[in-house]
Amino acid sequence: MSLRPTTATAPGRLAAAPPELRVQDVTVRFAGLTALDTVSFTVAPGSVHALIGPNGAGKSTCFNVLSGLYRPASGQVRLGDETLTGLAPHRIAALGVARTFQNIVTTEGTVADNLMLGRHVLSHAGFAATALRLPRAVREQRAHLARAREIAELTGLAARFETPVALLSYGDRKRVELARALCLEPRVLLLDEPVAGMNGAERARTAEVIDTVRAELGLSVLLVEHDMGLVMRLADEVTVLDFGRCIAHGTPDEVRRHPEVLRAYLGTPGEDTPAEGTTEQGTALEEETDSEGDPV
Ligand SMILES: Nc1ncnc2c1ncn2[C@@H]1O[C@H](COP(=O)(O)OP(=O)(O)OP(=O)(O)O)[C@@H](O)[C@H]1O
Repeated sequence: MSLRPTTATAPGRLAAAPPELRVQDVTVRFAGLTALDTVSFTVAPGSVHALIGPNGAGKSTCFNVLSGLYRPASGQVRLGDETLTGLAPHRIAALGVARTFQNIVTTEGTVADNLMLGRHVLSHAGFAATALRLPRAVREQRAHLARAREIAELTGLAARFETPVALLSYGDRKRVELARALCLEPRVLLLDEPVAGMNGAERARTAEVIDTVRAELGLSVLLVEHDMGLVMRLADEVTVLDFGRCIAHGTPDEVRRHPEVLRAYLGTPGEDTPAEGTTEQGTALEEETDSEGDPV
């Protein structure tokens, strides 16, 4: 069964291949600090692209530009033929770019309530029609609820659909955020540290869910994550930022061996650094493993 949205299950957006997301020479300054310095990269349609870098490298700033919270001093963000720079966050969301945040921002209520919040952007029935329970509005609400349930299944939350979010485990609450973002039927999903604070089992489960979501829904994913195990497992391509500059692009294997990347993470020149990116004290570029030694 295809879980891609149809007009029946996802009023408001037709299934289509996601367009390319292009970040072109984006610069952001805060007072005297250049948080992003002519940053460019492209998220290929349907790919998982990771944006990594040490603390303060500019990853969240980049997400804030992409989702419309920050306006860059110069440069452009384009989604296919559309220019996103300068648009308000809700316009960017309506064009198909949804995001999650580092910190959980679920509201009170059940999983279903939270997911239905994500469907509001796609609602056509007005407030009055919904309040008066006009047949058209009721039909639309039913279709949205059915789609929210499908997305709960896809994200491993089906058994918790009617459960108050406050009663969920930390890992499940983080996945409610992901599911709510998916309820916007995005073409590009921006995930800001989706496994931060999770234990090994929760991280492995979330990695599986991201993999499934990408495959089933055919969307592009831009991932900011410090967990290199997750990045190495999921990403097709990686862009590395350091002090607001792009220092490397490539496959996960290419960037983990890149001398500039090793220097940024380890603070040592590439030549002196062991080829696998390891030191006696370990590195942020090592993959984390579960109790059986498998990458999570
Ligand atoms: N609103 C702001 N005002 C001033 N400086 C800011 C603001 N937001 C971020 N910065 C600065 O911009 C730089 C990039 O920060 P950013 O949060 O984007 O980095 P990051 O790579 O996401 O870091 P982390 O991995 O710690 O989340 C940092 O030096 C940060 O202190």
